[in-house]
Amino acid sequence: MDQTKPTRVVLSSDHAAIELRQAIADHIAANGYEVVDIGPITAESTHYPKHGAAAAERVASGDCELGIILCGTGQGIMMAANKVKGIRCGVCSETFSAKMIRQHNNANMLSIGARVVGDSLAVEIVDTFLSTEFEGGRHATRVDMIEPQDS
Ligand SMILES: O=C(CO)[C@H](O)[C@H](O)[C@H](O)COP(=O)(O)O
Repeated sequence: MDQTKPTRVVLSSDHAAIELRQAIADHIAANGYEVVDIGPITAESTHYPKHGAAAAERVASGDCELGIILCGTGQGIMMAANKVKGIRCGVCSETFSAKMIRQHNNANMLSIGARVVGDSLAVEIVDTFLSTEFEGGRHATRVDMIEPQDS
Protein backbone atom coordinates (compact mmCIF):
# COMPACT_ATOMS: atom_id res chain seq x y z
CA MET A 1 0.00 0.00 0.00
CA ASP A 2 1.03 3.59 -0.68
CA GLN A 3 1.54 4.94 2.85
CA THR A 4 1.67 8.58 1.70
CA LYS A 5 -2.10 8.88 1.31
CA PRO A 6 -5.06 7.28 3.09
CA THR A 7 -6.15 3.91 1.76
CA ARG A 8 -9.50 4.22 -0.01
CA VAL A 9 -11.92 1.53 1.13
CA VAL A 10 -15.27 0.97 -0.56
CA LEU A 11 -18.12 -0.27 1.64
CA SER A 12 -21.43 -1.75 0.60
CA SER A 13 -24.04 -4.15 1.93
CA ASP A 14 -27.60 -5.29 1.54
CA HIS A 15 -30.43 -4.53 3.96
CA ALA A 16 -29.21 -7.13 6.47
CA ALA A 17 -26.11 -5.13 7.37
CA ILE A 18 -26.93 -1.42 7.25
CA GLU A 19 -26.13 -0.75 10.91
CA LEU A 20 -22.97 -2.85 10.98
CA ARG A 21 -21.75 -1.19 7.78
CA GLN A 22 -22.21 2.24 9.38
CA ALA A 23 -20.34 1.12 12.50
CA ILE A 24 -17.46 -0.18 10.37
CA ALA A 25 -17.42 2.99 8.26
CA ASP A 26 -17.23 5.20 11.37
CA HIS A 27 -14.53 3.01 12.91
CA ILE A 28 -12.21 2.89 9.94
CA ALA A 29 -12.71 6.57 9.10
CA ALA A 30 -11.65 7.39 12.68
CA ASN A 31 -8.54 5.29 12.03
CA GLY A 32 -7.52 7.33 9.01
CA TYR A 33 -8.97 5.36 6.09
CA GLU A 34 -10.84 7.13 3.33
CA VAL A 35 -14.31 5.58 3.26
CA VAL A 36 -16.28 5.34 0.04
CA ASP A 37 -19.69 4.15 1.24
CA ILE A 38 -21.84 3.33 -1.76
CA GLY A 39 -24.91 2.37 0.25
CA PRO A 40 -27.68 1.47 0.29
CA ILE A 41 -28.85 4.06 2.81
CA THR A 42 -32.10 2.52 4.02
CA ALA A 43 -32.85 -0.94 5.36
CA GLU A 44 -35.46 -1.54 2.67
CA SER A 45 -35.16 -5.06 1.28
CA THR A 46 -32.72 -5.15 -1.63
CA HIS A 47 -30.65 -7.58 -3.70
CA TYR A 48 -27.10 -8.34 -2.55
CA PRO A 49 -25.67 -9.20 -6.02
CA LYS A 50 -25.91 -5.64 -7.31
CA HIS A 51 -24.29 -4.19 -4.21
CA GLY A 52 -21.47 -6.74 -4.25
CA ALA A 53 -20.80 -6.12 -7.93
CA ALA A 54 -20.88 -2.33 -7.53
CA ALA A 55 -18.31 -2.43 -4.74
CA ALA A 56 -16.16 -4.90 -6.65
CA GLU A 57 -16.13 -2.63 -9.70
CA ARG A 58 -14.73 0.19 -7.55
CA VAL A 59 -11.83 -2.05 -6.52
CA ALA A 60 -11.28 -3.65 -9.93
CA SER A 61 -11.16 -0.21 -11.60
CA GLY A 62 -8.54 1.03 -9.12
CA ASP A 63 -10.81 3.72 -7.69
CA CYS A 64 -10.53 2.02 -4.29
CA GLU A 65 -7.69 -0.15 -3.04
CA LEU A 66 -9.76 -2.40 -0.79
CA GLY A 67 -13.42 -3.25 -0.27
CA ILE A 68 -15.58 -4.40 2.61
CA ILE A 69 -18.99 -5.87 1.84
CA LEU A 70 -21.66 -7.29 4.07
CA CYS A 71 -24.91 -9.19 3.84
CA GLY A 72 -26.72 -11.57 6.18
CA THR A 73 -24.18 -14.36 5.91
CA GLY A 74 -21.53 -12.60 3.85
CA GLN A 75 -21.74 -15.46 1.37
CA GLY A 76 -24.00 -14.20 -1.40
CA ILE A 77 -22.42 -10.77 -1.68
CA MET A 78 -18.96 -12.42 -1.73
CA MET A 79 -20.04 -14.67 -4.62
CA ALA A 80 -21.21 -11.65 -6.59
CA ALA A 81 -18.00 -9.72 -5.94
CA ASN A 82 -15.81 -12.62 -7.01
CA LYS A 83 -17.47 -12.65 -10.45
CA VAL A 84 -15.71 -9.36 -11.22
CA LYS A 85 -12.32 -9.82 -12.88
CA GLY A 86 -9.44 -9.08 -10.55
CA ILE A 87 -11.43 -9.47 -7.34
CA ARG A 88 -10.33 -11.80 -4.58
CA CYS A 89 -12.92 -11.68 -1.80
CA GLY A 90 -13.20 -13.96 1.22
CA VAL A 91 -15.86 -14.30 3.90
CA CYS A 92 -14.44 -14.11 7.42
CA SER A 93 -16.05 -14.90 10.74
CA GLU A 94 -12.83 -14.80 12.78
CA THR A 95 -9.57 -12.88 12.65
CA PHE A 96 -7.21 -15.70 11.63
CA SER A 97 -8.88 -16.01 8.22
CA ALA A 98 -8.91 -12.23 7.84
CA LYS A 99 -5.14 -12.23 8.34
CA MET A 100 -4.53 -15.16 6.00
CA ILE A 101 -6.64 -13.91 3.10
CA ARG A 102 -4.36 -10.87 3.02
CA GLN A 103 -1.03 -12.61 3.72
CA HIS A 104 -1.50 -15.60 1.42
CA ASN A 105 -4.33 -14.78 -0.98
CA ASN A 106 -3.79 -11.03 -1.45
CA ALA A 107 -7.53 -10.58 -0.99
CA ASN A 108 -8.66 -7.13 -2.06
CA MET A 109 -12.11 -7.49 -0.57
CA LEU A 110 -13.49 -8.76 2.72
CA SER A 111 -17.01 -10.01 3.25
CA ILE A 112 -18.72 -10.34 6.64
CA GLY A 113 -22.08 -11.79 7.64
CA ALA A 114 -23.96 -9.37 9.86
CA ARG A 115 -26.23 -12.21 11.00
CA VAL A 116 -23.21 -14.37 11.81
CA VAL A 117 -20.80 -12.26 13.83
CA GLY A 118 -21.36 -9.60 16.47
CA ASP A 119 -20.36 -6.00 15.90
CA SER A 120 -17.21 -6.01 18.03
CA LEU A 121 -15.84 -9.15 16.38
CA ALA A 122 -16.69 -7.71 12.97
CA VAL A 123 -14.62 -4.63 13.77
CA GLU A 124 -11.70 -6.84 14.89
CA ILE A 125 -11.95 -8.77 11.63
CA VAL A 126 -11.92 -5.51 9.66
CA ASP A 127 -8.91 -4.17 11.58
CA THR A 128 -7.00 -7.40 10.97
CA PHE A 129 -7.81 -7.38 7.26
CA LEU A 130 -6.81 -3.74 6.81
CA SER A 131 -3.57 -3.99 8.78
CA THR A 132 -2.18 -7.15 7.18
CA GLU A 133 0.06 -7.06 4.10
CA PHE A 134 0.43 -9.64 1.31
CA GLU A 135 3.56 -11.75 1.79
CA GLY A 136 4.25 -12.30 -1.92
CA GLY A 137 6.84 -14.93 -2.82
CA ARG A 138 5.37 -18.40 -3.35
CA HIS A 139 1.92 -16.96 -2.64
CA ALA A 140 2.18 -14.58 -5.60
CA THR A 141 2.64 -17.54 -7.95
CA ARG A 142 -0.53 -19.12 -6.60
CA VAL A 143 -2.57 -15.92 -6.58
CA ASP A 144 -1.63 -15.38 -10.24
CA MET A 145 -3.10 -18.81 -10.98
CA ILE A 146 -6.52 -17.81 -9.59
CA GLU A 147 -7.33 -15.41 -12.42
CA PRO A 148 -8.96 -17.16 -15.40
CA GLN A 149 -6.54 -17.47 -18.32
CA ASP A 150 -7.62 -15.81 -21.58
CA SER A 151 -8.13 -18.45 -24.24
O1 LIG B 1 -27.11 -13.43 3.46
C1 LIG B 1 -27.40 -13.01 2.38
C2 LIG B 1 -26.99 -13.62 1.11
O2 LIG B 1 -25.92 -14.47 1.33
C3 LIG B 1 -28.23 -11.81 2.23
O3 LIG B 1 -28.34 -11.00 3.40
C4 LIG B 1 -29.56 -12.08 1.71
O4 LIG B 1 -30.11 -10.91 1.32
C5 LIG B 1 -30.43 -12.79 2.66
O5 LIG B 1 -30.71 -13.98 2.04
C6 LIG B 1 -31.59 -11.89 2.96
O6 LIG B 1 -32.69 -12.55 3.44
P1 LIG B 1 -33.99 -11.72 3.77
O7 LIG B 1 -34.89 -12.72 4.42
O8 LIG B 1 -34.51 -11.22 2.47
O9 LIG B 1 -33.61 -10.59 4.66
